[in-house]
Amino acid sequence: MNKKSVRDVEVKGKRVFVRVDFNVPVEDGKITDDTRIRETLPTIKYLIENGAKVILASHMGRPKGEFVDSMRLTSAAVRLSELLGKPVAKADEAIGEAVKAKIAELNDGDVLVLENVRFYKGEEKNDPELAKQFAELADLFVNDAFGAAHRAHASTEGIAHFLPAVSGLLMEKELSVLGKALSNPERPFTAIIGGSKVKDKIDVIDNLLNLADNVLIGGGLSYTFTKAQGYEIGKSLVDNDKIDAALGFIEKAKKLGKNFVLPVDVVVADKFGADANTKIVDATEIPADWEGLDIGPKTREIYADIIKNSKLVVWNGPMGVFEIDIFAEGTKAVAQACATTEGYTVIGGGDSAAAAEKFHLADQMDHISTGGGASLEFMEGKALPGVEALNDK
Ligand SMILES: Nc1ncnc2c1ncn2[C@@H]1O[C@H](COP(=O)(O)OP(=O)(O)O)[C@@H](O)[C@H]1O
Ligand SMILES: O=C(OP(=O)(O)O)[C@H](O)COP(=O)(O)O
Repeated sequence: MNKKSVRDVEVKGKRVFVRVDFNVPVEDGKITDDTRIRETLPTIKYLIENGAKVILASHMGRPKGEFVDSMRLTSAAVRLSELLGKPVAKADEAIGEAVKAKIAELNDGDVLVLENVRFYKGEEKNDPELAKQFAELADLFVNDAFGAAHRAHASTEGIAHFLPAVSGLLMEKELSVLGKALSNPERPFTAIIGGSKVKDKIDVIDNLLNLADNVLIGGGLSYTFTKAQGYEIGKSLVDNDKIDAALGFIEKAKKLGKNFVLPVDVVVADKFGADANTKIVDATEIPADWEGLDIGPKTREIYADIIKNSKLVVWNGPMGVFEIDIFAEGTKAVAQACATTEGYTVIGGGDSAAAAEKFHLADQMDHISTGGGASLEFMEGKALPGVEALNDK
């Protein structure tokens, strides 16, 4: 990476504003998955050990510029303190005199968590006034929030214009793994795209067709392609605005000589739910009143074979509604193939990571990205504003 990292600058005795992504799932005040907090520990520990005063800033949820109690970062600060095995101070705001006073009390190696930066209207607008107020708190800006790097907000982008700005170790690792995978991929390189966000994922398919040898399509995404080819898809998920784009990708793959693979069979259900009646049909023979909710057994076998023979696998989006057991087999088969292939496996997207966890296969993947939207935009070839704003080496 051509951007400076926290290792390239002096941090001793400095007040360091570290943007992290502590946007973790919370239910009844309890964090249900602390992966994003654990993944920032290398940066935080590095700063503590090197005598910095560590000021952590993050968003949580989408509070739209209001103070919302359920979106405070208190539980994240408590969890961080447990993980670090040392006290972590917590401010109830993210700017202003009370926060400055708390920072003035910090000794070298101390840690303070600021309040949710999205409680301020200027955050998502990237208001320079708010960015300046964040910058006044510190001597150095470290961006370790890969999960929010695709957002040009005051605490991810704006602040970098007012302070020396470098990447954290998680940011560096994410960019290096994804960058290496995509810029000089080991081949055969297989990309698997599934899930339900057809609009969000169409552009990534376009770029992956340029990069990968095999592109496998699954999940809710696949029916737009099936419909584009003129087949009945019943009540399956479809994005009618993307039919032309879908046809275009099938053509593009042919022109480039890429192996673009759509499901050959699907699990269809007479309704959406755990108590639905299901059957397996050819992908071109979905009955009018039924909906496709998983890839079928023939498709699972084809996909698993391709994955097992790949040197690099990038997977984003489940193959079916894996949250419901009767529609989980396709996602499980892909997760198992990713876990056992000798190739290097990279997983992006919250739901694919959750699926890998559900099947107890997460530790067998080589890299699980902390960014869903961010890893997609990176794979689309887009610049990430939170990275662009950092100082060059
Ligand atoms: N055939 C399908 N029909 C409807 N929803 C689906 C289908 N296959 C997968 N899904 C849903 O897609 C969701 C995940 O999609 P998405 O957000 O695009 O993935 P990710 O978070 O991994 O990027 C899951 O909740 C899953 O239930
Ligand atoms: O959870 C996040 O996005 P992701 O679900 O796409 O990984 C990030 O914290 C960014 O949050 P946002 O999509 O509200 O800007």
